[in-house]
Amino acid sequence: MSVVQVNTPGGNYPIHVASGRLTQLAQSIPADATTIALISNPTVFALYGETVLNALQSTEKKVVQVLIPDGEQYKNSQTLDQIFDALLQNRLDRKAVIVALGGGVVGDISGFAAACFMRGIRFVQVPTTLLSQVDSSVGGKTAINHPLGKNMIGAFYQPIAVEIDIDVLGTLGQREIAAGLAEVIKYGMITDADFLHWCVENAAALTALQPDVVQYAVQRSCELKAYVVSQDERESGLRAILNFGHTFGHAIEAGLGYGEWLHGEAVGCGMIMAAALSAEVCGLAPEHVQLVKDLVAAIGCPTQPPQWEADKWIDLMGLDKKAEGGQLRFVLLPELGKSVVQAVDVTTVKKVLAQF
Ligand SMILES: NC(=O)c1ccc[n+]([C@@H]2O[C@H](COP(=O)([O-])OP(=O)(O)OC[C@H]3O[C@@H](n4cnc5c(N)ncnc54)[C@H](O)[C@@H]3O)[C@@H](O)[C@H]2O)c1
Ligand SMILES: O=C(O)C(=O)C[C@@H](O)[C@H](O)[C@H](O)COP(=O)(O)O
Ligand SMILES: [Zn+2]
Repeated sequence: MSVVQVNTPGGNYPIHVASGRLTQLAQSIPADATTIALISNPTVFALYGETVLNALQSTEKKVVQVLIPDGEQYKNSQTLDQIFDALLQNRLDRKAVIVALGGGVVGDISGFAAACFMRGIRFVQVPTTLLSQVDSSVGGKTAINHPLGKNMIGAFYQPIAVEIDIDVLGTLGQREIAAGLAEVIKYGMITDADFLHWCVENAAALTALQPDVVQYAVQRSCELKAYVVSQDERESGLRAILNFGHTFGHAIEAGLGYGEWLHGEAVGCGMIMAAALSAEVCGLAPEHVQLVKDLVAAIGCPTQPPQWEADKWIDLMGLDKKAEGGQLRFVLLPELGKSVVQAVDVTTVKKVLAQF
């Protein structure tokens, strides 16, 4: 097992990464917990619910099951209300603990429910997609979507533990694997050129989920994300680099309708667009723009964005959380493994959009 530590003003907690970790979940339930609310969706619960319920039995605590509908289109206020209804109907109190079993959708909405319920109860992330293991379960960004923009309603709220069982990745579809790999290669592009080149060399093994390669990719991604969020929990500066590819990516998700493309697919394509913008604005070399495009293609994400008028892109991206005073701000790569966040004028953005 590997352990990565996250230390933030909002809480310190371990990320445990291991094969078979689901069976050890009881270790993360505090002794004073009154009840466990196990939040999942029908797809994940059918696969891993029994294992998790068995693992939690040794805590001798009451477990309340809350199943929410599967899909990005349900990461919204109606589903959040459904969770609150279940917590209240079952008389959960402030010492209850939420266990979020699922991908990023379950993790983000459960974390936000934990942040809001009685003004905050403890929660444990049990991520079951590659994307949620390498990214969404770590760092405490919790949220729901608004029809106008991604993750617009949310809170920074840290879990008390992240429990990663890499065995569960075996039941993922190829699209979900590709989506998770998009966030993996993102870390290499923004902070660690050596890791990026390792991803290039191991692209085939990553898409095939070769166990030792996946274990390393998950661990390294968690280390890199833990480092960034430990420096800047609430995105007052450095943390924004984790948003590379997301200004374009979130526009794709909201513009196509949530769930049409997976988040990681949109981010993969968005990173190609952000690399092209980096070439225009801060001199990323053309061969490195090509490397980004080739790697996104190699992991199986789309490389061609929706064919929209430039004004639609600008309108959608105007609701990005990094925008300030009406000015769009992007994460850009001056070189591979290094990133900056800067404002870019609309004319330059439109010039790059025209390349696609
Ligand atoms: N909080 C953050 O820092 C952060 C970071 C990145 C992404 N996100 C959010 O995460 C969400 C995307 O997460 P995702 O890609 O995990 O999507 P998801 O949660 O929708 O999961 C994708 C699909 O995989 C299924 N699934 C989950 N685990 C499975 C398993 N082990 N085997 C088979 N099927 C399984 C799910 O039921 C779903 O159908 C987006 O809402 C995105 O905004 C948040
Ligand atoms: O943790 C972060 O910070 C990130 O930006 C990670 C992203 O991969 C993730 O998609 C995040 O939810 C996006 O944040 P948002 O603030 O742009 O909604
Ligand atoms: Zn993301």
